Amino acid sequence: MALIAILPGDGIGPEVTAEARRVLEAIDPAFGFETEPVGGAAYLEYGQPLPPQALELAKRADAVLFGAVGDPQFDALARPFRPEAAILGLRKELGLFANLRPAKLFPGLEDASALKREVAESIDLVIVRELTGDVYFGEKGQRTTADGEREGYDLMSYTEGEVRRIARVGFETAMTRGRKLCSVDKANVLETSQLWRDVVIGVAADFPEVELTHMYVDNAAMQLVRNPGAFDVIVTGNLFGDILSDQASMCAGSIGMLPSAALNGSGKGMYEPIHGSAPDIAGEAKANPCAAILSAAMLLRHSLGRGDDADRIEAAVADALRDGARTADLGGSLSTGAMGDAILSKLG
Ligand SMILES: NC(=O)c1ccc[n+]([C@@H]2O[C@H](COP(=O)([O-])OP(=O)(O)OC[C@H]3O[C@@H](n4cnc5c(N)ncnc54)[C@H](O)[C@@H]3O)[C@@H](O)[C@H]2O)c1
Ligand SMILES: CC(C)[C@H](C(=O)O)[C@@H](O)C(=O)O
Ligand SMILES: [Mg+2]
Repeated sequence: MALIAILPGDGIGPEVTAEARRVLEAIDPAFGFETEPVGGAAYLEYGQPLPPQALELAKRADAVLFGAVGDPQFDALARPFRPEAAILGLRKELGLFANLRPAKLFPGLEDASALKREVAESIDLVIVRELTGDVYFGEKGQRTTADGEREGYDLMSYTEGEVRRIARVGFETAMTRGRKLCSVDKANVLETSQLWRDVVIGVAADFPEVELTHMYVDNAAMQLVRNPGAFDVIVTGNLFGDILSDQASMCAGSIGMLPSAALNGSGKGMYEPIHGSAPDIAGEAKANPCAAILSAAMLLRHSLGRGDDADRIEAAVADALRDGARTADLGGSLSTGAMGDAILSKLG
């Protein structure tokens, strides 16, 4: 039976992954689970954010459910010891280059969106974010210039191979949906983006049924709130995808609603809400567990070949929301656990 690694992390990570685990247990009591600390929790226990046993578990498991990492108390540590090094290390070590971040508005959440109802209703898109390259993983550091000023630097780069493989995921994702792909870059300024655009155009030849467009990232940020319904699939680099997905979440009602799948093409995947550890509400049972629960649905669909069960979970979330179940971020007062209960009661 499938082994699911649970890496709860920090802050609200353990709170929301607990609800996702309850849902997975309800789907199939035979699932096996193993848990390891990562992030700040692992730093406190083992002196490092991604201890070898956590990485080993992630490699051994059939799929990984990740919570969130990070806390201000660790922000002064050297970068390899910061909690965020856990998630970046897992993505790199597992080769999880393709990050799917679907954003859609569940019926009933129109008033939770930051957008007008008729604009919010239209959002149903997937951001395909490259996850193991870009400025995130380039040479970085701080140095002193000749005239004695401190200078920080992070090298942005993409190889054509890196762009080609994420572009293919973008086109393939578009083929399963509305067959429209918008590649988002900053080719008017960045050479990295010019190469990105050239390579995406080359890959398009293999997908003649997909309508390809290009958009600069600043315009994309504007169009996402002007008319999100115009997008079907967005393919973009690591940094732009990070920013645009948080923005898309507020069009869809809350950052607590958006799940994600990080994939490497082998079936192995790591599944996590797009949100962080939310230190401002951690420990108060206020976190919305929907993003984690919907991430568990993506886990079933993409790593365990159980698309029907994924559909059941997504339908249960939709039913609970339709009935008015709401955590505070959605304008309600349910606790994290009560929201989990509401979803579980709809699983049937
Ligand atoms: N995947 C990850 O592990 C991940 C992602 C993003 C940020 N982080 C880390 O998390 C820490 C906090 O970062 P931040 O404050 O910029 O982003 P955040 O996503 O943690 O929180 C932003 C805001 O959204 C709210 N929020 C987030 N998730 C929520 C949920 N499920 N339900 C209700 N409200 C929710 C928070 O309360 C906060 O007001 C930092 O250390 C950051 O590096 C981790
Ligand atoms: C925690 C951080 C490293 C991470 C990222 O920037 O990728 C997060 O913001 C995310 O969206 O998964
Ligand atoms: Mg982010």
